[in-house]
Amino acid sequence: MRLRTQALKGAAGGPFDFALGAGDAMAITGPSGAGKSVLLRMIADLDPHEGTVALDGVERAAFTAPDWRRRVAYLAAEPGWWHDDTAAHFPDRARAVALMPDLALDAALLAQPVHRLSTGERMRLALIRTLLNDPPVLLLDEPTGALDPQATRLVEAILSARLRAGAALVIVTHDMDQAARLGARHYHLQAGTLTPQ
Ligand SMILES: Nc1ncnc2c1ncn2[C@@H]1O[C@H](COP(=O)(O)OP(=O)(O)OP(=O)(O)O)[C@@H](O)[C@H]1O
Repeated sequence: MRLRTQALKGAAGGPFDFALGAGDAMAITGPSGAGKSVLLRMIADLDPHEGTVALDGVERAAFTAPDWRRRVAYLAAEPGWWHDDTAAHFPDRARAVALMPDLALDAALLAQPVHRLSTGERMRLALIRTLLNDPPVLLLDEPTGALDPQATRLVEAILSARLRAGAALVIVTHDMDQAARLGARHYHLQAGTLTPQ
């Protein structure tokens, strides 16, 4: 599995040219408003852009949009919920429940309405939603931003396991040490340019 961007340009700046293989992780830091979220959304084809993104040499245009986003899965910093019924977001309830203990979540949370969940609970449940399709590429926007250090370590353990299983990861973070803990290449995005750190 190989994700490759070529001359990718848009509101986040660019051109961005990088490649990630199975097990590779890239961590992106940068000031607020630098375009980190937009860059992930360009890769997921959720924001307008020029240039190409390809998976195993097959360009995005050869996939349907839902197929691309199943493979190249984007988790927003503030994920959307389309029902107040939490469980309704998890058609495969058994698999969701199986992942919950690894994130210190009680299965009973699925019976709570979304508006009663804490920000950190919502974030971890949204991460589970993203992981359920086993996407080969994970684009995660500050997935631990709302979490305490213990929950952060649990998320990092899950992401490390996914990397060992062959996924590729692009993670936006404000935690400089997170890149090292994930064994990720660290890049800083500023003024439309990604600079290796
Ligand atoms: N589709 C778009 N076209 C043009 N500009 C956009 C678009 N989407 C977002 N922006 C602008 O691009 C800038 C970068 O936004 P972005 O959300 O990517 O920042 P960020 O680096 O993720 O910041 P933060 O760390 O605060 O989340 C913002 O000024 C935003 O208003």
